[in-house]
Amino acid sequence: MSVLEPFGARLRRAMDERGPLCVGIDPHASLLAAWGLNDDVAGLERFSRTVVEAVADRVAVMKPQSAFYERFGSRGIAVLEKTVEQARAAGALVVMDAKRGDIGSTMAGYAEAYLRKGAPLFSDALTVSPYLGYGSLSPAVALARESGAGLFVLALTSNPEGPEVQHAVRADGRSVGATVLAHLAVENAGEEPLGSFGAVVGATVGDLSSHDLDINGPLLAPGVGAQGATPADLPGLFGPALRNVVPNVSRGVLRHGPEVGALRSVTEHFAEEIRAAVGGA
Ligand SMILES: O=c1ccn([C@@H]2O[C@H](COP(=O)(O)O)[C@@H](O)[C@H]2O)c(=O)[nH]1
Repeated sequence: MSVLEPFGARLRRAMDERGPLCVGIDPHASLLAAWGLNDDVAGLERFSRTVVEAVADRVAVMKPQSAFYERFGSRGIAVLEKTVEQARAAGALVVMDAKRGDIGSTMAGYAEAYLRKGAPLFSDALTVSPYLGYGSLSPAVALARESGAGLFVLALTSNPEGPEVQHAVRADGRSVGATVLAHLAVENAGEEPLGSFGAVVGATVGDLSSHDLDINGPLLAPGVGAQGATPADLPGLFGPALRNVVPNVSRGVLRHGPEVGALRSVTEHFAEEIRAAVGGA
C-alpha cells in the first residue's frame, strides 16, 4: 500500500490551494427533516451524498460527525465509510470527528479503526480526547505517523462546559488546555511545512492571549456559524497563529440545503469571509 505524505504537509497544500475552510457533515435529525428526508438510513445516505457533491471538490477539509452515523448502527457506519471515500475521492481531506480517547491499549484499537491505511474508516485525521492523560494517545500518535495521517486533540473546546476541565490549573501552574498545546508543540517540533498533530481550539472560547498557540500544527476551530462565532472573530482570537487555523462550519452551511447550488453558494460565502479575515496571514 502506498505511503501517504504526512497529513500536515497535505493539509498545508490544501489550505493554500482551496482556503482553510472545513465544512462539517452533521446529519442532525432536524436537518434531515428540514431537507425533506426521512430520519432513516436512506435519508442519511442522501444527505451525506448531497453535501459531498456540493462541496468536496472545493473545500480543503470535510469533517463528518460520527455520532450522527453511529445512531443508525452498522448501516449508518456503512454510509459513513462511503461518505469518507467519496469526499476523499473528490479531493477533500477528511477529518473524522469521533473524539476517541481511552486507555492506551484500547486507544490502539481506535487507532487501527481510523488511522491504519486500508481500514474501512481510514481518515486523513481523527479527533481525539486527551482527558485520560495525553500519554494514553501514544498508539494513535505512532500509527498516525506511520500512515501519514493526523490527529486533532481536544485542547480548548467550543462548548461552554469545557473550561471546567480545560482551564483547571495544575500543580505546576499551567492550565490543562495549555498542557495539551505544549504536548502538541513537542510532537510537531521540526516538521515542515506543518506538523500533523493539531489542536481543537473553539472559535467561541474568548480570550486566548494566555495560551501559546504556536504548536507548529493546525488548529481546528469549530464554533463558526450556529455556535455564534464569525469569520471576523478569527484574527483577534488566534493572532499570529491565524495561518494555521482551519475554521469549521457545519449547521451554518447545512441549513441552506438540500439544493446543491445553495450549499455551494453559502460555502463560497463563508470561504470568502474567512479569506478576507485571514488575509495574507
Ligand atoms: O470543541 C468542539 C469540538 C468539536 N465540535 C464539533 O464541530 C461541529 C460543529 O457544528 P456546528 O453545527 O458548526 O456548530 C460539531 O460536529 C461538533 O461536534 C465542536 O462544535 N466543538
